[in-house]
Amino acid sequence: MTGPAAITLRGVGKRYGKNTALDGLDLEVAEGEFFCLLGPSGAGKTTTLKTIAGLEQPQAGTVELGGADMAGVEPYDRGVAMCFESYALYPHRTAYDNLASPLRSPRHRLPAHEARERIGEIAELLGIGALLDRQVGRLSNGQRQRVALGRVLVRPARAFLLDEPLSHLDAKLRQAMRAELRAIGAVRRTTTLYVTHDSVEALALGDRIGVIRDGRMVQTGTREELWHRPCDTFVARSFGRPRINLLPGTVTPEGHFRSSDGAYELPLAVPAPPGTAVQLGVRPRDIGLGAPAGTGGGPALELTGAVHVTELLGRATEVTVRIGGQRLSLVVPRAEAAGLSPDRPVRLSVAPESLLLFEADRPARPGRRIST
Ligand SMILES: Nc1ncnc2c1ncn2[C@@H]1O[C@H](COP(=O)(O)OP(=O)(O)OP(=O)(O)O)[C@@H](O)[C@H]1O
Repeated sequence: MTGPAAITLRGVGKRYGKNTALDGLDLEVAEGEFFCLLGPSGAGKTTTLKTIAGLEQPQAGTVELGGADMAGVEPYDRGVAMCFESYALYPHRTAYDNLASPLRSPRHRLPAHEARERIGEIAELLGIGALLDRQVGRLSNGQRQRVALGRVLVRPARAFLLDEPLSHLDAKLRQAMRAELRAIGAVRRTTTLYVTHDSVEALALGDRIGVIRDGRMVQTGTREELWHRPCDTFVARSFGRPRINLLPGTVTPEGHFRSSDGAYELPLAVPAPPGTAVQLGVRPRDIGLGAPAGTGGGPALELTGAVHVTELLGRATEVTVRIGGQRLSLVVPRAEAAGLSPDRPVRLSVAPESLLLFEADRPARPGRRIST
């Protein structure tokens, strides 16, 4: 039998004056899980962490830690460790002192040699082992951010709440740190709720990911679930660069997909009544250039269009193709795109199983997925 979830939020509502930060948020993080909360700026990510930590009181709903209701429980007694984006460090003390300070509190006091060992492991993995004798005020922003993160991770906690802890690092270091972070023993053993607006980071780190928008949880799942079965176009657009193509169209009397400008029709079985406004979702890397390559699945669908522009993306090339009045983006190996110039006619192929169908977007509601 499994025990209670480490973190459970049910219907949590939090308003600041007229501003709604959380609007009936539900969230469940299992014991030991590394859960990434992904959402755009203002979605309510930081408010979620603060509410769990007890730094904000929700006006509605419940917060449970390990199955116990946290209403009225002081932050200090909740046993969670939170890393803020604005890190409060002691600038005149050394990095080591800053890392050691949480271990001096009566609750977390450790014998000196154990404290040294714990700090050593974490500092090494965060790449700040050589900076321990330096004054924090003299470190770069990125180095300081890693000290702040280390300070959270050194003390034993029932859960770590991390708010964009790698945001001040340059791209290369951020990528390296992602791999290291999950290797830290304390992180492996401790439930971690990690906030980010970077979908690449969420995909790389999360055992599961929750996508939050306007203070509500839109979808939670593994990276595969969110990638292959996004519940709506908002989630579909949240993952993958270049973004998923969403081609507007309608359902024909035969139940097929016809582009909104009538330029092409695809013989798909669209699970919606004729005349319904829909969107066809296809990721740029799922589209091939030229005739179908004859891969396992069903027969590939073909489209013809004209090259609009090409753009180099390292070893691959993004090709934007015009089909009637629509634009479609695909990513192909650089060699395949050599010699493609604007206006050149091209054939495209796509495997039907990689297509997603959504309802049309409405002003305040992204279209829901209708394909299974
Ligand atoms: N103390 C506050 N007073 C007033 N409004 C607030 C306060 N804190 C947050 N908000 C508002 O609540 C909403 C959610 O904010 P929150 O900081 O949780 O979002 P976020 O997803 O963490 O965004 P970001 O990535 O920009 O930090 C925003 O509209 C924000 O302006």
